[in-house]
Amino acid sequence: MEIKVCGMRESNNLKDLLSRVNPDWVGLIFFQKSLRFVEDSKADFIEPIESKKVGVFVNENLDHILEKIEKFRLDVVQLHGSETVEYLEQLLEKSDVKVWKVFPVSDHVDWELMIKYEGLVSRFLFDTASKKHGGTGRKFNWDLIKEYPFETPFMLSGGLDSTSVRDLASLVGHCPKLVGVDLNSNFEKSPALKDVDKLLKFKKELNELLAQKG
Ligand SMILES: O=C(O)c1ccccc1N[C@@H]1O[C@H](COP(=O)(O)O)[C@@H](O)[C@H]1O
Repeated sequence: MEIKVCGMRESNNLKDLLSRVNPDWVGLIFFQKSLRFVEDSKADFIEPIESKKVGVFVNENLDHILEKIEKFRLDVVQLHGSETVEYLEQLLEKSDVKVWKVFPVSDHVDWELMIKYEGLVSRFLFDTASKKHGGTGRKFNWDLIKEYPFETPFMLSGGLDSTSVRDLASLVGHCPKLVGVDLNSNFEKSPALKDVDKLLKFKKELNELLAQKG
């Protein structure tokens, strides 16, 4: 199971995370209203890192995204708003970046909407629906994604915390396309400052439980 740690911003915290947890993905948030917003001045110390970099955007101007892809050498763009298929097609015409499209979940999943994005994105990501768009620290009802019908691999996000390991290991059994988890606000000491001990513990417990399940 892959791990993405999202909302990183502080240099020493990032170094500590990389050396001890070595997540597959590090997320940088480029949504100005977020408490974890990353400014351009951070571009230098975020280079170079081994983990792949995911830039998180919400209904952002395409040129702005293209600029950030260059400046921060992003491997993936995570679209966390209501970006349309046409918008994605334009982005993919202008860049060979991989795209993850986020779908908010309240009391149901809009499979009809998602089907239009199949084949365009490299991953889907489910997050708890909210006016804030993300970073709520709240889970949605994971039973709703057990019937996931697509080929595209997906990530699980929204309020995961240190108590989520057992439920997560059980969900994996139902969801062969679930490839990773996205960890954010419930692993923080303060906004954008991650608790690396907590993240390390989560990773170890999850790996142990998954190994036991075979
Ligand atoms: O974290 C934010 O501030 C944020 C703001 C706007 C869009 C996305 C944001 N973060 C993403 O939210 C999810 C879930 O986070 P949490 O575990 O509920 O705190 C995650 O995918 C982040 O990438």
